[in-house]
Amino acid sequence: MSKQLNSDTTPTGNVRLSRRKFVAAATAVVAAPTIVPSSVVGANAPSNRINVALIGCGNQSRVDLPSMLRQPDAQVVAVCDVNKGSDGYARPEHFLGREPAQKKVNDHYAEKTRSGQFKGCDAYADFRDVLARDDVDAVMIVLPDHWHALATVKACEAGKDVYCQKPMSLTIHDGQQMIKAVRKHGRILQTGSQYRSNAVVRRMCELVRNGRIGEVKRAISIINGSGAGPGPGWKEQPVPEGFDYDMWLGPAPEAPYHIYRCLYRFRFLQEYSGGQVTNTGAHATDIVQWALGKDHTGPVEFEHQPGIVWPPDGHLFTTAMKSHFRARYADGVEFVCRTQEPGFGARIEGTEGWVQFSVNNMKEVEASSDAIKNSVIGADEIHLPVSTNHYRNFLDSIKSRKDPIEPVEAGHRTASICHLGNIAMRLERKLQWDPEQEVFVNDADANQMLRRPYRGPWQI
Ligand SMILES: NC(=O)C1=CN([C@@H]2O[C@H](COP(=O)(O)OP(=O)(O)OC[C@H]3O[C@@H](n4cnc5c(N)ncnc54)[C@H](OP(=O)(O)O)[C@@H]3O)[C@@H](O)[C@H]2O)C=CC1
Ligand SMILES: O=C1CO[C@H](CO)[C@@H](O)[C@@H]1O
Repeated sequence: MSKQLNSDTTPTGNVRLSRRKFVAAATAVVAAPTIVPSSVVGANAPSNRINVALIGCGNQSRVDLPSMLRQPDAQVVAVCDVNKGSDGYARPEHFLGREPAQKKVNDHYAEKTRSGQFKGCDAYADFRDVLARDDVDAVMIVLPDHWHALATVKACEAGKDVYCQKPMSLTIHDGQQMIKAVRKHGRILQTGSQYRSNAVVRRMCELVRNGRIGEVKRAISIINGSGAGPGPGWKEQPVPEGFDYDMWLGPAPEAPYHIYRCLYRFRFLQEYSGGQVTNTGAHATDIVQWALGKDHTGPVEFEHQPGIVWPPDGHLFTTAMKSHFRARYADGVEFVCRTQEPGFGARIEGTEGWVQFSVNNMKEVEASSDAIKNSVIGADEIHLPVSTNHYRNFLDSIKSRKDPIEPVEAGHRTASICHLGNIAMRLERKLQWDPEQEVFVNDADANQMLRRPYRGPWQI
C-alpha cells in the first residue's frame, strides 16, 4: 500500500478519504442522495476537496505549486519529477525536483496541523504511477512541451482533469489528440495561459471587442529574443545522479545529455519546443486570439518576414533567436509576431486607434488616447467571462463540469498559430492554411511538419 493510502490525516486533522471514495462510501450506506450536502460535511470536507498531483517540479512549479497550495479546497497529494532533486534550474541557486517539491507540500500542510507534522504527499519518478492512483482527481502538467500531449492524453484516459502548461502542444497533431482525449473522456482542461485571468488583459480585449479602436486592422504578438546556447564543440555531460534522462527525453529523439538541453532551456531546442514563438509567444498570441474573438479558428496565411536570426551552426540551441512572421485571418485582419525587447505583450490596431498590453506594465491598458483608455463599457455591451485566478478558475470548472477560461480548443488554436508561424519561418515561404481542415493547402513539405515521429512506446 502506498504511503498516501496509509496517510489518512488531512492538514486540518480530519480523516482523509478521496472525494470519489467518500462519495462511494456515502452512497454505499444509503442509496441516495449521491451528492453530500456541504451543510453536513462542511465546505472543505473530503467530498468537496479536489486531490491534485503536480507533474513536473521545475522552474514553473515554483509558481504553480504554491498557487495550488493556497486553494482551500485543493489538496496536493502527489508530486512527480524525473529528477530526484538538484540545483541549477532557472538560476544556479534553485534547488528543485520531486523531493524538494514533496517537502514543500508536506511543510505547507504541516503548518496547518496541531502536531506540526504532515507526510501525506507522495513523490513519484514516473507520471504513470500518479495516474494509476484512484484518489487523484486532477493533475498539473508542468513538463517541457514535448511531454504535454502525451501526459494530457494519458491523464484523460485515467479520468483526471488537467491543468496543462502553455504552450498547450508541441505540434498541431498533438493539439488535435489532446482535444479528442479531453472531449472523449469528458475531462476539464485549463491551458496554463494565465493572462486570461488578468483584469488588464480582459479590459484590453473588451475594448477591442466593443469597437473602441474601430475596425481591427492588425494584431501584434510581441515576443522576446533568445540566445544560441553552448557554442561549437560543446561536449556531452554525465547525466546527474538521480535523474532519469531517458524518461526526460520520452518521445523525443535520443540525444547526448547537456544541462542546457533540460532545466528551462529545452525551450530553445526544436525537439522539445518552439523557442520564444511558443514561449512568451504563447502568452502574447493567446491575448491576441482572445481580443479578436477567434478561439475556434486561426489565420489562413502565414509568411516569414525579414530579420529572423537563427543560432549559428554548431550551437546547441536550434530555435530562432529573433523571430518575425506575419499571418492573415480570413476577414483580412493582419497578425504579426516579432521579437521586440524588453518584454512580451500584445497590441491591437484599428481604424480609430490602438490598445496594448505589456508584461512590463501590468497595471493598465496602454492606448492611443485617453478616450479609449478610460472608456466605460456599458452593461449592454460585450463582457468577457471573468476569471481573477487561473487556478481557482480550474478548480471551479472541475466542480461545475463547465469549461474553464482557456479550454483545450482555445489553447490549441493559440499554440497552432505559434507552430504554423515557426513552420513558415523555417520554410521561408508563404503558406496557405485551412483552419477548418487544419492542413496547409497544396504543400506536402509543410504538412509533414504538422506532427513529429515519436520515439519507442510513446505514441498518441
Ligand atoms: N504560464 C507561465 O507563465 C509559464 C509556463 N511555463 C511552462 O511550464 C512548462 C515547464 O517549464 P519550466 O518549469 O520552465 O521547465 P523546467 O525544465 O524547469 O521544468 C520541467 C520539469 O519537468 C521535469 N520533467 C521532464 N520530463 C519529465 C517527465 N517525463 N516526468 C516528470 N518530470 C519530468 C524536469 O526534470 P529536470 O529538472 O530534470 O529537467 C523539470 O523538473 C513549459 O511548458 C513552460 O512553457 C513555464 C514558465 C512560465
Ligand atoms: O511563460 C513564461 C512567462 O514568461 C517567462 C519569461 O518572462 C517565460 O520564460 C515563461 O516560459
